[in-house]
Amino acid sequence: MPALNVPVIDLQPYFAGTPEGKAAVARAVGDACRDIGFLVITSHQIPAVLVERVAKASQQFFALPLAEKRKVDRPRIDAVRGFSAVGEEGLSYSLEAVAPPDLKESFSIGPSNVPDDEYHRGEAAGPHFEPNSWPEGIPDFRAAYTEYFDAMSGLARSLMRIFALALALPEKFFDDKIDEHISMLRVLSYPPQREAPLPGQMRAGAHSDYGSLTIVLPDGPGLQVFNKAGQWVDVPMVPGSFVVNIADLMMQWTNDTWVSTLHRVANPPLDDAARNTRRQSLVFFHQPNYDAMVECLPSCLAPGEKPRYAPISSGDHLKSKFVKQTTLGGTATA
Ligand SMILES: O=C(O)CCC(=O)C(=O)O
Ligand SMILES: [Fe+2]
Repeated sequence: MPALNVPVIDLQPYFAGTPEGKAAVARAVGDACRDIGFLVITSHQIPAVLVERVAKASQQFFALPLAEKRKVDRPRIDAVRGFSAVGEEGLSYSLEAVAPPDLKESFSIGPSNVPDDEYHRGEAAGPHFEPNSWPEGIPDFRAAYTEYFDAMSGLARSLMRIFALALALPEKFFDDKIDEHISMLRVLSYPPQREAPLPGQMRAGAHSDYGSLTIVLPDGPGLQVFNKAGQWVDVPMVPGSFVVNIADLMMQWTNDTWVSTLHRVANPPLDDAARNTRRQSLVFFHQPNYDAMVECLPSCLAPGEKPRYAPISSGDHLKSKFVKQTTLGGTATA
């Protein structure tokens, strides 16, 4: 029987570095990825002050007048950079369902300090190293965002090492596939809901994420996960933790052994206090190097079984998600 709730896993024994500690964490994480695709992590080594700086700079940004935020508007559909306003995106578009747009706005960045060479700037790089745009007038914004992006890159690498152990691979198996990762940091602001949402409208509609893994820091409840029993369950709110989920590319890499699970952000309850509450979450979408090949991992294939998917590069996998969204008239997000 798979676990039906999102487990809380302490990473301390992994970072302590004993073989037994690492193996125990890898076992717990592997079980979570197989059963529900979500886990909450503690002892992750990300300083609380850094989190607070990003949260504060983001609050200042989202409090700006719309015209000011529009100055750093997202440039193109395939370049997830800058600001997207409420009503411009619907996550459930990616599931081919037509639903009203999500009740959220966002600001996104990709990698910074990108070298000016062929790998990063040539045609093959596509939009993956698109420059970031930065709002003016919020002193710590750029520094906080870039430092947080780097901190998340480090945590994602540790998580990928734990994944490797959980998948009976050498611990550093994924290292050279994520050393030029094309991840995205996206801060989401869900405004207070003073008016009732449209039928079917949510803070974020049901969707799965695209890449290898996502690291989420919500500042309040609402995130729900669709478990294997077909129930929506709340992700536990644990102070000082992060929520981690695996995403579509990892599911494909593991030949569907691990699950990229549907999730959504529910509307606040209808009482006045909750309706007046703004929600903010920091979301890091980890995506391997654009040329990393995603092909069935050896430990995910039982004897006599065939891989379910043809090999595909991380960049092409991501592109396929955007193409799907644009044909539906929605805009790509997660
Ligand atoms: O805001 C959250 O808690 C999660 C948002 C999310 O799932 C996403 O943007 O992909
Ligand atoms: Fe998501």
